[in-house]
Amino acid sequence: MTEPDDETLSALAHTGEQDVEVTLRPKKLGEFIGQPRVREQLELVLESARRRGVPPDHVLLSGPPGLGKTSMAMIIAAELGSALRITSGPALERAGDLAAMLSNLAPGDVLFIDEIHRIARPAEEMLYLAMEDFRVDVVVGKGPGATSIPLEIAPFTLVGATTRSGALTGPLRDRFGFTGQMEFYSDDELDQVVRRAARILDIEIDPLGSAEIARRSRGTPRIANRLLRRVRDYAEVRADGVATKQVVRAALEVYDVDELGLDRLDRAVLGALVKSFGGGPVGVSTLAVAVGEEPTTVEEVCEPYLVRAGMLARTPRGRVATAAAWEHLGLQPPERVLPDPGLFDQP
Ligand SMILES: Nc1ncnc2c1ncn2[C@@H]1O[C@H](COP(=O)(O)OP(=O)(O)OP(=O)(O)O)[C@@H](O)[C@H]1O
Repeated sequence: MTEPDDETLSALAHTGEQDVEVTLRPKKLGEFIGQPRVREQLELVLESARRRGVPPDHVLLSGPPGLGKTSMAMIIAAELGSALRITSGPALERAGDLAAMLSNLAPGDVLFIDEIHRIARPAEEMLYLAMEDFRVDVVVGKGPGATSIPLEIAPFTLVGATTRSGALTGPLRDRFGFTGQMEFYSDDELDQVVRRAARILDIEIDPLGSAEIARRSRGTPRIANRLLRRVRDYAEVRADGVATKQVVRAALEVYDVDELGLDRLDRAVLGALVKSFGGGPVGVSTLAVAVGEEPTTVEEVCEPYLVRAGMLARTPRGRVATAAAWEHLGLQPPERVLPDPGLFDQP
């Protein structure tokens, strides 16, 4: 398979906003910026399997949204020269849905299950046997007359992605031969992500401009790419088309992204925690109600970065704002406030 060059990608990028996400995905391990540990570990898993002529062990990718889990699954299939079949945990409500998917796999295919922690129990149990023995037991009929028919399936590699590896059951987690823990990106890595995307999308950006976007992207490439597109809009409409540092700052002010990269929801969560609950501790469900969001959104989208930025701590008694959170909101922290959130972080 020949890879499109930057020029072809650039032409494709003009088709529409949604397609841009696809266009910007790195296509090979060598193109994947950041995550050096996961890349090195995966390289070994894939190369060793290639040499032995067998499908690699099942892979679990875990980490907050937008860090490149889907991109990595696509790269795994591309590096193996295999077809990629994509589904998600919530789509596998019944075991039959999964059986249909598994029985259509060709030898060596890669099956990607996004949000694998949300898979329904019967489908999960079917997956155990499929992962271990490349076999499924299809139950025909009901009640005492029900029989189970074993069905061979082609050897395949499962790539599961999850934002909550802790929510996976032990038996499912144990069946993955390799777990890649995706970490937040450094500013320097995000700067490379922004410059690569600007090249593909034909956006003129200067080095201080890309560094400013990187710094405000909450450690997340998807956010970096999204901010770059909004800066592009601003640069084209209100400036001379070039994304300088001043243009980036002005654009991100319009889009409510603050100095640290926190958006409206992040600030709403911190605001509620500090102003309505005196800095906590407060349960995540109560906090979510206060900001009008789903608890999973607060827990999986906002909190990981707020914890990493040292503003929020997850303690056994609930969420607590740190002194940095009070200060970020321009408020005086009370005397008794957590000094080092890292010491208290608990899932
Ligand atoms: N290492 C990287 N280098 C360059 N761009 C990246 C990288 N990782 C992710 N991206 C960009 O970020 C976007 C989001 O990546 P992706 O969809 O793979 O994340 P994800 O972790 O699977 O998120 P989710 O779990 O929310 O689907 C992609 O469109 C891609 O352009």
